[in-house]
Amino acid sequence: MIQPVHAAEPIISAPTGNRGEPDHAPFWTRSIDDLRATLRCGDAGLSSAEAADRLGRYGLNADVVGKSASALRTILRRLLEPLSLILLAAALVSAGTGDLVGGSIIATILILSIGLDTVQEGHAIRAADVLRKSVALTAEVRRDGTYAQVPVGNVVPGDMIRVRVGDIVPADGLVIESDAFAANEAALTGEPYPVEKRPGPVTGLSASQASGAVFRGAVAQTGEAVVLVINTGAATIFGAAASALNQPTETSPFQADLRAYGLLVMRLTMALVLVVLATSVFFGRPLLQSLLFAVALAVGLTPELLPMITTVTLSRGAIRMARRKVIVKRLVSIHDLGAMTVLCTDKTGTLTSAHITLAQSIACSGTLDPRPSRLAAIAAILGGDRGALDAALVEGNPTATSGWTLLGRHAFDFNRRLGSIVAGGLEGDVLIAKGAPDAIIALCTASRNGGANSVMEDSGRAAVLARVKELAEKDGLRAIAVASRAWTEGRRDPGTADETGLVFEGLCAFADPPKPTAAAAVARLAAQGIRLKILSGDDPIVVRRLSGLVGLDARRVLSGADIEHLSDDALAIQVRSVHAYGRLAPDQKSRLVRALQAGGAVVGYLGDGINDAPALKAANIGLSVSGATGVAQAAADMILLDQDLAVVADGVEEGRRTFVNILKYIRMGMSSNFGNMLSMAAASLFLPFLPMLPTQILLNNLLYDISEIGIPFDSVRPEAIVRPQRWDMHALIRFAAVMGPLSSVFDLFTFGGLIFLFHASPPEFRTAWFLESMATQILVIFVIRTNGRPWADRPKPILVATSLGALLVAMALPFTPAAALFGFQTPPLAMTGGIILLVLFYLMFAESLKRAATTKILNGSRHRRAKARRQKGVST
Ligand SMILES: Nc1ncnc2c1ncn2[C@@H]1O[C@H](COP(=O)(O)OP(=O)(O)OP(=O)(O)O)[C@@H](O)[C@H]1O
Ligand SMILES: [Mg+2]
Repeated sequence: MIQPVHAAEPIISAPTGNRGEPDHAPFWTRSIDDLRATLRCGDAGLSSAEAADRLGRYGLNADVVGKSASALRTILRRLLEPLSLILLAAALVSAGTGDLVGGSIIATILILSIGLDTVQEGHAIRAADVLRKSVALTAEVRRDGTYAQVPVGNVVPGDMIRVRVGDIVPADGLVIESDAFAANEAALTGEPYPVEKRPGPVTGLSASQASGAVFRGAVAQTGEAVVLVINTGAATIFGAAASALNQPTETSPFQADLRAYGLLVMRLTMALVLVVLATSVFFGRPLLQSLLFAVALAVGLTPELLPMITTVTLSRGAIRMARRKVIVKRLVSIHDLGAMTVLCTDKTGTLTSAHITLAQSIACSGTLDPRPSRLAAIAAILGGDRGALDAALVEGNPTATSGWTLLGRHAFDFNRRLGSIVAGGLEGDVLIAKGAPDAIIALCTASRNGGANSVMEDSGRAAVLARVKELAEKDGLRAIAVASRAWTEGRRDPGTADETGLVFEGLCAFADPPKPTAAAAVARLAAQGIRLKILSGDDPIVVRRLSGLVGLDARRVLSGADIEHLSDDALAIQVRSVHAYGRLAPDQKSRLVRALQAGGAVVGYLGDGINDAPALKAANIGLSVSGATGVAQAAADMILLDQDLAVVADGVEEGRRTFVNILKYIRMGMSSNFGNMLSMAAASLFLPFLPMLPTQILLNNLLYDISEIGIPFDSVRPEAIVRPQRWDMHALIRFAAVMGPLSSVFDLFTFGGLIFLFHASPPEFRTAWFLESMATQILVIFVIRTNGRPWADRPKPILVATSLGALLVAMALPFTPAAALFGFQTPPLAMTGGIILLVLFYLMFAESLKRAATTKILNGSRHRRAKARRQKGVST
């Protein structure tokens, strides 16, 4: 048994461990046998029982997450947020000055907002977390003698793992076997090029010299390796910090927008409070009372439920999206999905069914001949390629490799668009290369004609490419080319320099028909206001044909070579009107994404390959599929359980729905609530008495908060989600500029009526205004929540319950014995009647004005801003 080691302590020392143990050299300087002995593991990997035991001892192979914060700690953390601190201070000031009722109301608000956050968020986030875990990456681990897929978190020291192209290395370990294996450690060392890794001890102490070791978070770029796991989790060298396994943590535009909104409100609040205070001092009013009044106003203006509303809405969105087979890894990306205006997608598996079949094997002469596909299958099987084309080759030639053995290989990569192997067999030692026809043909100097070879001229090359074109256009088949040459070099491992002087063998043509559902899904996305673009590595001719079949405008198809010499500005113009791209290298995919973003688009990218990872990172919303390569899944914000565009369309609807509900809360805050507080401040300047007591303002605010708790659960009209939803601060302010004053106008009517008509005493005045303000603030949700007619668009019962419940309490209070506690005085019947009338008029006006205010939000402002941008010639 190994001595129990604390999980955070490297099991085998690395120099970064800094634990001052001179006898412990970094693991990569030690021999395999030595490490095997230390870790007590044999050639066959660990047994399941032993692995489970080690998992208990060393902990999960994951980043150190602060122990799942205890409820108490969560509450404490929330209490220390600025918003809570303001409330806390206000409560203390109130209580300290003898206003116990006010103090306890503030305390209740505080408890409510923190309690709601903790309970609701905790619940929703946990549910969303469970979903996220369901798409956790797996590693290929040897347990009980055979390789099996095991969640990355369960990898333990002593495990033997296999790492292949596109995988993210799950732990630090020593390379035992390697096959053209190169890892990209850019995320860890900053070294941008893949580094070759092969077994053998090294003397260098620095990790960058460790050619015999792989590190957690690196990406397998080519080939394959078997690795003995030495350290896991926090004990790995680069630990949590630089791991590509990490969730992306940058703030999304949406979060930035929310923050900007918070800041705006805070500034307004500060200004208002200062003005009220200054005027009070100027008029020589009692300072303490003025201070409390100002504090109450500040509390009233604070959108204290915003964090709860957004998290709960987003988490609920994530849960609903899971029902539609979209797993959300990063919650805020839900909003970005709703805002998406352009979706870029890879071709295979999304628009076409992932199951590709070998249709034809064609010799150089143009006749059908099994040889090219047999050679390609040998290269695929011995080369260990795992692509969809390879699977089709193997399926068509199951026994191709009999009599052949692998000598070496130069793995496929998406920049060369070809790969080769050296194999020994019936024809002696041969190099076999397969790849994109244009890439292969450029390397061929001869072609096979029956048994003999003839020289390949440019005309011969053109003929081959013409055949590829014909296959694509006439039969809808995509082709790869196969070439070979005798291998006379004494070495075993071929490199790029060896891939020359090849003999062209022929073409393999594959059927990759569009999915039956693709055209409908493309049409649905278009109806949702989302432009679709195909970004493929495949032949532009194939891309064009497919685009036509799924109903995408493909009059122009640009290739990687076309966009290569375009400047960024020129490209940004091209991407507006060109929707299909072929022969793109991985970096060109991400360049196109950035060009679209430069034109103001919110870009989603859907892809599954290692060649899609840069674009997935660059996009605003990265979408991948379950079963995609590790890097693609790690770079994505969401994982689709079904690789189908229809699932994306579903997700988009959910994203928009989520945003609409958040917008409801914000619109409420910016119009009715804000209008009320504003008239309150104004009234305090002109009235000889306080228009409402601080306690009453706080009570008003508390009940208002309660009325809005149902918002995240509310339904959304289908019409509200037909267009991309984007945060538009200017439009929001314009909405507030219409709706806020409207509410203030009615407040003025209330003032006038109360003072000149009813000659109300101060307590009567406050009571009546409390009633008016509560009723208008709460009921207007039924107007604002929809752009349609309130009666035609029913709210969810839970929203009706919270809002009408809060309203009922507010209305009943002044008529109960508790009235005195809050300084209320039961208003006379006529006054109550007047208030009811005013409220009804207010709601009618709000209903008739909201369209003007909201249409601007949806159309006017964006067009105007877009126009302004065009005129200024700037791009955002
Ligand atoms: N396993 C392979 N063997 C040989 N050639 C390949 C292989 N995989 C890809 N290629 C060549 O490289 C090109 C680009 O690869 P691929 O089509 O998979 O890119 P992609 O951008 O992922 O395309 P798609 O949009 O179809 O998913 C292919 O068209 C083909 O010519
Ligand atoms: Mg692909």
